[in-house]
Amino acid sequence: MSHLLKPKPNLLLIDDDEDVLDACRQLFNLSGYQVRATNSPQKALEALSRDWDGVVISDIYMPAMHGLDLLAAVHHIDPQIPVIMITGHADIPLAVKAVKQGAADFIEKPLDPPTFLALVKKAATQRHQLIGQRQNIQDSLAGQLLGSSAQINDLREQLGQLALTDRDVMLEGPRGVGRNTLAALLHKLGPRAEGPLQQLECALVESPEKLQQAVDASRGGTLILRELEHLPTDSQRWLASFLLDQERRGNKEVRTIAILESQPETLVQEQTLTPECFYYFSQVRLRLPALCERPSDIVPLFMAFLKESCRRLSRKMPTVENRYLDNLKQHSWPGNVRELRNVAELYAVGIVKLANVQRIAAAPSVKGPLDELVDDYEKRLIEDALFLFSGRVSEAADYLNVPRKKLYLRMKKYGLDKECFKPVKPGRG
Ligand SMILES: Nc1ncnc2c1ncn2[C@@H]1O[C@H](COP(=O)(O)OP(=O)(O)OP(=O)(O)O)[C@@H](O)[C@H]1O
Repeated sequence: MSHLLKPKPNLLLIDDDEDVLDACRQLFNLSGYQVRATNSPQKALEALSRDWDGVVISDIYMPAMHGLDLLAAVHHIDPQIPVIMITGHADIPLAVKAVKQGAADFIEKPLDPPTFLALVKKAATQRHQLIGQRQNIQDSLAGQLLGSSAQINDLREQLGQLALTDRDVMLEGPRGVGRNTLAALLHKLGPRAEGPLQQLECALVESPEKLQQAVDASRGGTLILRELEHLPTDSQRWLASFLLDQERRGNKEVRTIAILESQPETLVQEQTLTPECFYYFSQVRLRLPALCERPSDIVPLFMAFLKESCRRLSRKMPTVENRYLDNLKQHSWPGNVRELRNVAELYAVGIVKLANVQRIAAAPSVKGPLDELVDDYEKRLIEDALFLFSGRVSEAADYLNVPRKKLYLRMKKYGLDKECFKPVKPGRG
């Protein structure tokens, strides 16, 4: 039954010779293809798109457009659309050139139907698989990298292309913005998904030997280098030379994704990132913008996290007033998406953060002496900050704009232990 529903593979035939077009049209129609034949390369190009699931077959010599130019134009739309060139015997060197420039194959006139059919079938199958893979990747990205801002849409597009490759990537963005999430997605959706995924906290690496151990443990998979700028200089040099060597040998054992907190150019100027690592990783760069740079993501992300928390905690989805959503949009989100996720999680259990005006207004009456109320309020603010930054005292101190030492003293006063705020993260190495 299912074969009846299967769409016919598409073929786009381009030739200025009507007899060749007719013969090919007949051959492929009979073999179950959906054929579109034209003598106009321009019209043919208009029919193509990145999602087009089919094979282009083109004459190499046409008065309206040279076959090599057509090939370049098709690959401008999508470098992975298969193009098969039809060529005369005298044009073989040209056809070989076309293959070097990315044509899927070529076939010589007079056309031998079985050979021709086999060539086209192979290219059509590969294209169909690729389109399916791309669709799966886009579906996974849409479900796991949430957000509908132009920046996140662009990022999903770039990730969709990168996930199919094995390229090393430099990922830049502030903490809590989703850098690890994105790096892990690149691994999970890519060709190394079956291999190991290792994360290395670069600040904890004291020697190249320790780095080497992490590289060894990642062979066949991916190594995420968290905050590469904290890797000591000798280890950065070792890394750059290992990666270059791997590239030269053309035998990639480890894919690396380097995460940086600030702009790489600035880090080079500050001499925390070596030029060797900078140039190597500059080949593929991605930037995850801070949440405040993409305010249109705040509400959809909050609602998605709230829904997820309610489902996980088996709670009824609470109503959220527009006034509260406006508050969220006005907040600067120094802890980025992690902070937003924590706020949504608290909301799911009835604790409403970032609504101070309403919270004070809703307080029934002032109960204790002022000092106790102030202490109580201070304790709550410190708890919030520790919660937002998952128990990281230095970041909580920055957020509250107090010296770290002062925060420690206050935590002691209120009996707060940073360990209680650290989430259990599965899979972190
Ligand atoms: N676009 C997104 N869609 C869904 N969840 C997201 C998104 N961005 C971030 N998150 C969630 O936000 C939290 C923080 O993300 P993540 O750990 O990837 O941040 P990070 O930039 O690596 O920060 P850090 O280095 O401090 O861990 C995670 O719970 C993650 O699932």
